[in-house]
Amino acid sequence: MAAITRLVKRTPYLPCAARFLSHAPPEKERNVQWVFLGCPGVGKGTYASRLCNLLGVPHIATGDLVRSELASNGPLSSQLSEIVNQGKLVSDEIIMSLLSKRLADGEAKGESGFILDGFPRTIKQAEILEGVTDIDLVVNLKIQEEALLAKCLGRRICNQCGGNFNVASISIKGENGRPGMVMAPLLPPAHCMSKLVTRSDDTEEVVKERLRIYSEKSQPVEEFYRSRGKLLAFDLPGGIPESWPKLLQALNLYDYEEKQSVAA
Ligand SMILES: Nc1ncnc2c1ncn2[C@@H]1O[C@H](COP(=O)(O)OP(=O)(O)O)[C@@H](O)[C@H]1O
Repeated sequence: MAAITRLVKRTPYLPCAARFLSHAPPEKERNVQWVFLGCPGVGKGTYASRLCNLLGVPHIATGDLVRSELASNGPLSSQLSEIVNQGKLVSDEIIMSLLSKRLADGEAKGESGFILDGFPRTIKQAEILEGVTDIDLVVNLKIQEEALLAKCLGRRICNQCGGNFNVASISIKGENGRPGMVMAPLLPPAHCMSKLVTRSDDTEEVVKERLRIYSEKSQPVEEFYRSRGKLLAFDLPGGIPESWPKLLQALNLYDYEEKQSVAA
């Protein structure tokens, strides 16, 4: 934990959401320091990684850090595998140490700014983060609850290129004033088809436990940031084609994306 404190205090992380949100001129060069919150399956990884490409900042997903530690067969592997496969949270100490190491590696490579995905997930983690660096904005993604389980169960990863896909086809009827929602599957290209794998924690039983733990441990983190005026709640209206332009609008980044694609 001391490592992240030292590290983040030393790191000159750069421009902030305020610049994009208010179009205020940059005071000094500083990249965004954003957090993505949301239930398992909501699409944090998808939208965080798209925004990272757009803004030129690293996408740091603590779930990926945990999975790569697991795959390394290092000293923590068997302990982590048991926790993750039960849908429980890894201890704050282990997560802080994995995150601290990831930030230090990025710093050594000259990275600046970040979008954190899957962190913080407890009030303790949020307090530590708040104590060591200034988070500009916390995006809280929401979709209709009924879609979450299906989205998790439909997730597939290509074990060769690492691409993330989803085979679920979701259609929720609108009723009692609630809008309907349609989400088409996000299918892989033909060459990935035979290499698709499912995460070991994306089984029905484990996803249900992760959703339960989210509402117990992580939902309070939403309030933590809401009370600090940092929370931007965003209801995903459907799949990527419907949601991405609206998310850019909500972040005041719509023109920014157009300028980037013209410049490319
Ligand atoms: N910030 C965190 N604190 C504790 N455990 C975490 C954290 N981030 C990831 N994990 C562990 O890694 C698992 C996978 O995380 P992630 O890929 O973010 O899944 P999800 O789809 O549930 O959002 C979690 O169920 C948990 O065991």
